[in-house]
Amino acid sequence: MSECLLKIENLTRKFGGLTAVDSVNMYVNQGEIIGLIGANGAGKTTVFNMISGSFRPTTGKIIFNNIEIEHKPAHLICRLGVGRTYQIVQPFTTLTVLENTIVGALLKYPDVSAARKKSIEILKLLDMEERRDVKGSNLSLPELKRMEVARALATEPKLLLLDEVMAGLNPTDSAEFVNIIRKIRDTGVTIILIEHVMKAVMSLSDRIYVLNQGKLISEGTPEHVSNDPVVIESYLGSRKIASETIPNKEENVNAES
Ligand SMILES: Nc1ncnc2c1ncn2[C@@H]1O[C@H](COP(=O)(O)OP(=O)(O)OP(=O)(O)O)[C@@H](O)[C@H]1O
Repeated sequence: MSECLLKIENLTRKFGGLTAVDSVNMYVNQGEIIGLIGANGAGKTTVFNMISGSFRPTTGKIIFNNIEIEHKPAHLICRLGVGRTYQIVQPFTTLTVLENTIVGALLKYPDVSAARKKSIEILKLLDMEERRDVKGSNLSLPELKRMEVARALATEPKLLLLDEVMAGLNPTDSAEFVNIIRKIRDTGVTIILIEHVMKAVMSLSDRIYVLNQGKLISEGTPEHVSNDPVVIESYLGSRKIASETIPNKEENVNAES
């Protein structure tokens, strides 16, 4: 049986009178790809912010690799092995792709030449090596998204949190991203994916958690979740996915939700 890498217990985050995340329980096993879905404002990014240490939970526990991390600072959580991307990509526009990636790697490797070597390896994995000397300001959106993933991977995470990396991409670029995410998992990295591109989530995820107004309303395999009447009513119905077949894991995912 796979080892549990992340366990979230009764996680709650309030902002004033608003409970953005409400008593959420989740677990993620080593090597899994987990989907985290739900309508806008459901609390998904707030969960990521708590796992990565940007926000403290109001109550609840986050246990990563057998260590309680909910009160640890973000840089330490990163060193323990949690990497993340941000919904809004914020590259250093005057630095090249390689230099941007090295900035991520320096969090792990204090030595610049080791950070450079690691960064080149990662750019190869993400099919970005040919673009390594291009400045951030000259990248297309799909390239920016890949560079964002490269920066997160350069910290050598055991767990990678991907926040809407396919948002705004056309179907062909989304399909390529799906393949990249599989390649990353095949290197041994466990992944949690927030995504509104439903065909991609359904095809990639081993299991899915569904949030609605801060609460978990469903969890299980893509088949289970996409047939759950509660999920169809609160989220999937409006995204016209419930009646569609779930693509084969190896199939290209070429349709936006
Ligand atoms: N720093 C903050 N201060 C106050 N309210 C916040 C803060 N961050 C998030 N919220 C609120 O918490 C709720 C959950 O937001 P969150 O960004 O986690 O949702 P989400 O599921 O990621 O949405 P989306 O799909 O639109 O990114 C929203 O009502 C949001 O306005």
